[in-house]
Amino acid sequence: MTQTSLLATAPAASSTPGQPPVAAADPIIKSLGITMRYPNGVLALENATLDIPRGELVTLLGPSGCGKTTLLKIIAGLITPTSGEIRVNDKTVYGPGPDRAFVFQDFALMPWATVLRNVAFGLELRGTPRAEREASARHYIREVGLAGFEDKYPNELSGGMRQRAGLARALTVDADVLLMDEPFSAIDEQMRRKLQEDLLSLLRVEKKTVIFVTHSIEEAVYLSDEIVLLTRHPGKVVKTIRPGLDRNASPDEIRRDQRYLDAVDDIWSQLKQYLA
Ligand SMILES: Nc1ncnc2c1ncn2[C@@H]1O[C@H](COP(=O)(O)OP(=O)(O)OP(=O)(O)O)[C@@H](O)[C@H]1O
Repeated sequence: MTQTSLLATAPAASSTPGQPPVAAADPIIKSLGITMRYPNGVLALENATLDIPRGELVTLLGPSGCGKTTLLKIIAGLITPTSGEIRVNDKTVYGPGPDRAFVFQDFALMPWATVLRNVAFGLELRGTPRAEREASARHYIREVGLAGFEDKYPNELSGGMRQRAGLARALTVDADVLLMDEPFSAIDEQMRRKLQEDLLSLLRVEKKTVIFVTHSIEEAVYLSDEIVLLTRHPGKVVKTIRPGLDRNASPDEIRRDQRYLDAVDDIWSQLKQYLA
């Protein structure tokens, strides 16, 4: 499978706090000075300011506890920050909205419902008539490679298949932005690579903006147009990196590309300074 042009290829570049940031041409999301202190006193995020370019895949990368999930949930509108503001399409976020769909790490499928019902569930909540929502669900079930499994229950699926069902459910509600919280972390390495390739292929068709959380430097570099590095105690954005990989290359060529290897090394040397 070749990787073609969903994700605009950009020259390798980066920005660091303290230097003038290069503004995204058309940010769909702006995080403006987000600080989050949980009621137990933990300062999970401090002054997180960043732009998410429209139609790109942006990864939040950093060590455990640096606030990646917290930032994703704040963007989703699932939790309210202590201070700061999220703007989506220039509108302030006050809660969840149809413009954003969350893909959970643990798939969050309803065990008592079939794949078809699970995938159609977001539309069911919106009151979409059954025939219409099932037609849409069947379309996305095919797109994610699960055709033939419509009538199965989650416990009849592998972890990779459950994650595909979770992705199909997020696509079915037709949100502009997919928020993916470590979606592949519970899946074995071979299947994980396949899901990564399939996600990029899917995004070439679907043209979504994706914010993707991972611990994996390799996964971040392989998937991303832009990588936002966070460090912890408190969680802070320290740098953004654009790997600038050739998206027309095959997955194997990408992983052997010097720019891929350099970006992995660069990120590792940045992050290891912050590890205890
Ligand atoms: N509901 C909560 N109440 C109190 N503290 C919390 C809560 N959720 C997260 N935290 C704390 O906030 C900090 C950031 O957590 P968060 O889950 O956002 O980090 P993360 O980078 O996503 O971590 P991981 O990679 O391990 O999932 C951590 O110190 C965590 O213990």
